[in-house]
Amino acid sequence: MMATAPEAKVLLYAVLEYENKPAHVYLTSTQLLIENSARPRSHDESLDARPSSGAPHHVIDLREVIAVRAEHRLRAKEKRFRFKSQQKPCLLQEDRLGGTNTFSLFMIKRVSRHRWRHKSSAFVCRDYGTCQIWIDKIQELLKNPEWNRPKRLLVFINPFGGKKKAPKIFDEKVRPLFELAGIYSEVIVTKRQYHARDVIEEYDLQTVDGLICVGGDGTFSELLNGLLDRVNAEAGVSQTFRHKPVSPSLRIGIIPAGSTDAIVYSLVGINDPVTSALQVILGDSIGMDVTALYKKEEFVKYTTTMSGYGYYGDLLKDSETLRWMGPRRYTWCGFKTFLANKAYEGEVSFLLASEDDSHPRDHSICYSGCEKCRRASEKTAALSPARDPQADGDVGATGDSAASSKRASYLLKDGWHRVRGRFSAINLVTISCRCELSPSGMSPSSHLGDGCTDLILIQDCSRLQYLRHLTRIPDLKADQFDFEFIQVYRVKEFSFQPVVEPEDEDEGEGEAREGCGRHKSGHRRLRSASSNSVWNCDGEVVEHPCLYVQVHCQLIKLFARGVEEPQKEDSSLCPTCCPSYDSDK
Ligand SMILES: Nc1ncnc2c1ncn2[C@@H]1O[C@H](COP(=O)(O)OP(=O)(O)OP(=O)(O)O)[C@@H](O)[C@H]1O
Repeated sequence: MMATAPEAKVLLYAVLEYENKPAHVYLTSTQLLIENSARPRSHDESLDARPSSGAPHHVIDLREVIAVRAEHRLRAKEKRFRFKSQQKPCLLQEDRLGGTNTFSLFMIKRVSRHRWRHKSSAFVCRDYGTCQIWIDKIQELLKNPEWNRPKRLLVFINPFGGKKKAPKIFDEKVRPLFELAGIYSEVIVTKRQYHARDVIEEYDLQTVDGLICVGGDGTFSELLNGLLDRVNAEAGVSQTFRHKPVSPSLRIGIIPAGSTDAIVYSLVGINDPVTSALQVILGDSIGMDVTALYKKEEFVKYTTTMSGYGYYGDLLKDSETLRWMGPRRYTWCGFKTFLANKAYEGEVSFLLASEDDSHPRDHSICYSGCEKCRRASEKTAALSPARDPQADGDVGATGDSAASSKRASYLLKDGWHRVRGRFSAINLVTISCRCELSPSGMSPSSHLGDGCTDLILIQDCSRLQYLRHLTRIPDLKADQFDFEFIQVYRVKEFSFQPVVEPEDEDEGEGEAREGCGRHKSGHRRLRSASSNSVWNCDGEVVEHPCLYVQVHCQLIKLFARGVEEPQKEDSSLCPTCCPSYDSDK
């Protein structure tokens, strides 16, 4: 990257050989600044040295450096200073004790949209001593506590998910990078469902800086639930109806190796294991919303992606019996569910997000450093844990598009909206849920950490109508919600009650939940399982149709940067001044 001289204090200065040319190299606490010059100033390596203002510089941002290492592999003959100096430079070679006068910096490079790789740049010093000073100083700076880079990680590998390649992905693509960055990883290959969850329950979590999931969304969900259950238990928070879960200090990283990888796509923009591993190494951190699900008043689990009733519930239930088909089972079951064209009757209740929380059709995209998510996090932090958002009057306002759906809903005294009807699908989408088949996601304007979930109501419609909606989902330019039979809302809480309830419902249920979107509805209690669908909650079937959902703003922190804006990515690609720029993937 080209830049002018930094204002920051120069910690080290030397004339080093960089890309076969002598260069003035300056180290500050956050940057390495390289000023190419055929005329070296001196070799006094004075700390008063300053980069000359106005001269072109190549800047390496230490925040994007993953490691610094003494370079032993370069052959001595190829490396010598090419300029004359007052002090005669020694030949560049390893000394008898294995010391070397060359160090390499390993840093990220952006090779294509959202995809990162790493590259190295070698610096040749006058002697071994200078080289060691530079390595030690850079290593010290990379430990900057503000960057919060992990040193020890507990890694869970699911050998069963996706194309069953998780162990290979970790060993070949991720482990070498972690080793390069000096990260120690304890690896557990899961032997069964809930293995990861059970380990997290018992493990001494004080000894690690984070958890890593090498798998798909289902494996991540296990880690998330295991971690939240553990921290809640330790904090004495019982998971009662509408409890306030504790936010864990440990971060979770996801190395994608699943079938859908919707979380990684929404976090990074691509499901690339190397990119995700590099973001873990750099200590990138982002807060993500978590929704707590309850059937009746009983806590079920925490989710982060999507809960779908009707179309997506039926699709998942069917696909569970066809796991042997691999990821293709979703396409096949999607087709079968589409042909069945079922609709389910029920009542949806929801608490709308406040006006400044935006709307699912506002075309805003959640990019890295998202302003909406930052504001939401500040707002959540400002609310005392004892206060209830409903009591704070944080309810009831409707966005423009929501207003058009007013026909279908009516505001009740307690601030909840209700919509009754027959639905082909009811989807709650908490993050954009991008994936390979749907690059802009199930709800393209959804945010990772705004404390809201997008409610998509698809009324009973014909196959042709539903097909028109489905075919717009993968289309980056089309508005998939622009249909008469679809309403979308940005909500903070939600509940669903089928008109035909399963026989085992409690008699007093409506009364008990009044005030949280529930009311004494006098629902029929019939034995008719097929009258109801199931919920697909983060890819897991929840058989009970009565669901209550509450969103918790940025409850979990992940090792990720967020999707980088295209302009930002382009500006960091520097083919003219950075010779180590590499356009390959
Ligand atoms: N050794 C194992 N044998 C069987 N199941 C396992 C094993 N280890 C983990 N699991 C379970 O496998 C389930 C599916 O894993 P995962 O989500 O990683 O893959 P996927 O379903 O193919 O991907 P995605 O969720 O992204 O579509 C998880 O719920 C996890 O609990």
